[in-house]
Amino acid sequence: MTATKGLEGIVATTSSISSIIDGVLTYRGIDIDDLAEHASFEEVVYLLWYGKLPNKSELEQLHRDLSASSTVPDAIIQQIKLYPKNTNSMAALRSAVSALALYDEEANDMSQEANLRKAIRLQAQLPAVIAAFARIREGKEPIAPKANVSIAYNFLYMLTGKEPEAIAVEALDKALVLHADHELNASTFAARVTVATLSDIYSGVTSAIGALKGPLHGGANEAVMAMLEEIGTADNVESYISEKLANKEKIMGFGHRVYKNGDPRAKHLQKMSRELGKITNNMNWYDMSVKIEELVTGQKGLKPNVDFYSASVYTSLEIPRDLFTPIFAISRVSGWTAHILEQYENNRLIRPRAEYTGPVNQKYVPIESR
Ligand SMILES: CC(=O)SCCNC(=O)CCNC(=O)[C@H](O)C(C)(C)COP(=O)(O)OP(=O)(O)OC[C@H]1O[C@@H](n2cnc3c(N)ncnc32)[C@H](O)[C@@H]1OP(=O)(O)O
Ligand SMILES: O=C([O-])CC(=O)C(=O)O
Repeated sequence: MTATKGLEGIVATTSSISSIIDGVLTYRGIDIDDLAEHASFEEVVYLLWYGKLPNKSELEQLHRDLSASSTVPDAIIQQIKLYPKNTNSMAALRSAVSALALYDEEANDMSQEANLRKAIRLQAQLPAVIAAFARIREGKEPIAPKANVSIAYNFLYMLTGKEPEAIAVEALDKALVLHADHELNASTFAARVTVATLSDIYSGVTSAIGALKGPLHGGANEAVMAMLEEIGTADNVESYISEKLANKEKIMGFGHRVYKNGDPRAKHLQKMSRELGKITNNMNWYDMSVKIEELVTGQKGLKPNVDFYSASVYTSLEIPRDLFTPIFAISRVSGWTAHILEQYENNRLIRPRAEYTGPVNQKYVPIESR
């Protein structure tokens, strides 16, 4: 038995949800470029869950179902009020999502219908939980979700209490489309491992949030913004990046386990970053990002991943840095739940082996003799 470090190249399951073939990402066979250009996030959610694009009435029904499910139980709001104000936002999300199960009467109902209803509730409530957390820590009251608006609109509305600008809603909606699913990434794998024990959907999503939090995965978008802030202006980019690379330090937002010739989602976020920079009259983050890309790609051959330009996009939308990874979760919960449903449909316990590298032929030594 020989281990493959990080399971690189190991095909661990079959899935019909999303594919990465020759560097092209598809959701249910539709190219991400096509979806980024034309689809709303809700259409993508439907596509991931049901395997086809919704017709008009199916989409309207999904909007109604999401609206009807988006109010977070008051017990959760009361719990969030008890969280330390400076707690990590992903830790808060992970805790609140775990607690949501306590107030869902169907939490342990394993029927497919109940699981779909729970997927809708999770998709509808994650944005409300994050917005509530962001407001409560500032001493403000949470804002109830609006009916008949998109998830992107509602999130910005619940966060700020103001009607969001159309351009901000459009940008966030596109970012949600781009982050919705990604084959067997670490958080989706974590979700699938958890539910393959026949544990419940909340346990699967809680595991996934824990995995997404790390800076080698979803947490990279926040780390990218921390780096941009540390660098400050485009003039400082060259010395900063050269020093990091010389010290063999990682540049956040670059590299990918699967894509070696570039992440197809990055160009859409780059375009958005440029457009939002122009609209907000602040090209600093975009200009710095482009310069970083030139250097990192030039010197290391590494290309930006989905997390790199999303940092400047969210900053242009005036979203606090530590909500970037929770926003990733707002989107990816659609993919996690699609994968959980797929896992249940054709389940087998996920239990690989480990190559043992410890000592052999050891004997128990009584405690007095140690
Ligand atoms: C949504 C997402 O999860 S996208 C990924 C988000 N994560 C990041 O942006 C964090 C920065 N990137 C990385 O850490 C990595 O590229 C990962 C985790 C994404 C992929 O990791 P792996 O497939 O394990 O690649 P690995 O870390 O082995 O890198 C291979 C080589 O490229 C280097 N490398 C990889 N990424 C980077 C980077 N961002 N900056 C500098 N060097 C890098 C490694 O140091 C390694 O060099 P070596 O062969 O000289 O030791
Ligand atoms: O697939 C991965 O390893 C990470 C990634 O890009 C994602 O989850 O979107």
